[in-house]
Amino acid sequence: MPRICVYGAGSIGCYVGGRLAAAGADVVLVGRERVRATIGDGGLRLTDYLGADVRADAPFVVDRDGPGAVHDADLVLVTVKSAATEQVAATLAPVLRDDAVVVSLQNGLSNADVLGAALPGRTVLAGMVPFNVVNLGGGAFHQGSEGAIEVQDDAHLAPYESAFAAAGLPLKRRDDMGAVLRAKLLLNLNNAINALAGIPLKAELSQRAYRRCLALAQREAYETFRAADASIARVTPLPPGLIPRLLVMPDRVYAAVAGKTLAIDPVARSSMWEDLEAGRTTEIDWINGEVVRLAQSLGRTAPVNARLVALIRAAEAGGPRAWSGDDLLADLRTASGR
Ligand SMILES: NC(=O)C1=CN([C@@H]2O[C@H](COP(=O)(O)OP(=O)(O)OC[C@H]3O[C@@H](n4cnc5c(N)ncnc54)[C@H](OP(=O)(O)O)[C@@H]3O)[C@@H](O)[C@H]2O)C=CC1
Ligand SMILES: CC(C)(CO)C(=O)C(=O)O
Repeated sequence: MPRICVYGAGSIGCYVGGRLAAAGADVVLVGRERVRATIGDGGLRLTDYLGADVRADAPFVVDRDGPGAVHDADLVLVTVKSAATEQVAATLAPVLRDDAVVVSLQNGLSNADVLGAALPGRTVLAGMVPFNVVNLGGGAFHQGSEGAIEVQDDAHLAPYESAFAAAGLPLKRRDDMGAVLRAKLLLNLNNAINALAGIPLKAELSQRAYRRCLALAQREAYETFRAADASIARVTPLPPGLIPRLLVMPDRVYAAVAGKTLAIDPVARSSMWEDLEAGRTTEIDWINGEVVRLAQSLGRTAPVNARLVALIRAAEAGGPRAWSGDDLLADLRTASGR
């Protein structure tokens, strides 16, 4: 049976690794002592918005012993936040087998490239996790929204597909992962807004003022990608260019459409909210920051996303984290000059 190593076991890593282990896969989790301590002896409990409730008991290796766990891995799933990717790549390089397959299950546009550059000769694939996972504490991780994991199409995935399918996480192969990651980045522009709102995703997205903030950020990013001739895949029922039009609709129209197209439960929150809550630096540079840098490289500006970067930086330093929708919208409109 192939051995799967999850490197950076937090919300996504414990959930995906735990679901694989619960379905009988040979999984080892590598992560922080703090995470291992919260799991304790009780093992993992994985639940989802459809009512799944499974338990798993995968070995958890703390990071200082991580390289040893990688040595005999056939597949490594990288699930650290983007800031840690370079360091993880450097850790993997001397210990990873030549025939091992590495899949980045991270947000942002650059993580698989960073891993690939540090791991020459290895198969390194970009992945995209569309659903939300919240760490409920005590080893419990909850998938609060829908979607299938998408991965760069590659024959080396074949030996692992049955394990993911058995775990209830079938892989969707794509031959346009750059465009998929850009589409996911458009959705992740909400991470900053959700983190600044300080409320669950469902509650935030049910308020038009927050959705208008997201529409401003998405339109700006969409235009920036278009100006760069960078395609954007369709990863949601609605094409990416139409999402801002839905977002600005009155609450009851949005609720009626979103209710049919996006299953999301009341506890789901963005990973950026989790970072602020835990006092960690966020992935803002890898999400809204990507838009700002791309715009600059084209001689353009992206003032809404630049402002969201600044507000998250301020929140990381202890600044406001309970913005009302109206206040945030007014602030972003001022920044955009519109
Ligand atoms: N949570 C979600 O709902 C979703 C998240 N994603 C993406 O998935 C990725 C993972 O997110 P998420 O699971 O939320 O992140 P978490 O912060 O919950 O988990 C990552 C874990 O990796 C640990 N870590 C960092 N560096 C190392 C290292 N060198 N060795 C071992 N462990 C390390 C972190 O510790 P420490 O905190 O000390 O750095 C943390 O415990 C991100 O790119 C995120 O954007 C995508 C879709 C949804
Ligand atoms: C699932 C989604 C879009 C929102 O929670 C996410 O990717 C994140 O939280 O980072």
